Amino acid sequence: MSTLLRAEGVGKTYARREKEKRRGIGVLRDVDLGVRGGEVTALVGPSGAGKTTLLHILGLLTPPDSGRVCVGHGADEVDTTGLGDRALADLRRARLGFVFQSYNLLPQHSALRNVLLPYAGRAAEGAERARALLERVGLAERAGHLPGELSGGEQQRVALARALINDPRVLLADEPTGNLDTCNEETLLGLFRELADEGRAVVLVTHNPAVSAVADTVYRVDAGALVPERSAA
Ligand SMILES: Nc1ncnc2c1ncn2[C@@H]1O[C@H](COP(=O)(O)OP(=O)(O)OP(=O)(O)O)[C@@H](O)[C@H]1O
Repeated sequence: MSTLLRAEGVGKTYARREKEKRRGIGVLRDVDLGVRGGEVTALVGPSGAGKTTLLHILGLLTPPDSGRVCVGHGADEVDTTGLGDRALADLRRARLGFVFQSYNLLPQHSALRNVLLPYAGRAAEGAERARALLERVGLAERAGHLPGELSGGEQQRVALARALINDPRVLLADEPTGNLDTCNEETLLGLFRELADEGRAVVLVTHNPAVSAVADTVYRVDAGALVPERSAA
């Protein structure tokens, strides 16, 4: 399967680490990573190792200080270096789905409206699609509920449905099972597998061994570097 998202030589240091930057210590150093369609890739590693930072860079939410991120494959590939906010937002919306660790749902909108927020197509089709996605994540009955009326795990699944509304080739999710019981976790892991089997690249940041166990490829983020732990055959 083709590589759908690539990081090349990516480095990142936050401003408060200015002194460390001068000494060449960053959150991420010279990270190369390619994620392929058809595969689930897990990023594991200790707390504070830089997993979320890497996911945000891959999701075009945070620019790297060095290196580059390329989205797409072959003639469709876009090098995102130097793109403005508008172009990045368009690329994100068209090609990437992102599930935030803290879900980022809008509290005043129903689950259905939250799922529809990034939808770029026709409204009528969108509502149908959003309902189908809520059903896919097991929340068909909750479409009209506000986030505040849903459990943490349910909100997380609404966020997943929202990430899928534009049918992205790449899905990035930060601790997607963080709030789920074992039964919901199994369902969600099955769903990630299905999404990968549909040809998508699925990238999960996780502390959960059950999640890394179902991944095709596992990388450990440690001391700013990416160490392959298990590769797809
Ligand atoms: N916006 C920011 N400003 C300054 N420092 C930051 C910022 N975001 C993250 N950091 C720091 O960068 C390091 C890596 O953070 P990151 O959230 O990427 O780690 P993580 O591996 O995802 O951790 P966890 O597993 O606990 O979520 C941490 O030391 C964190 O404090």
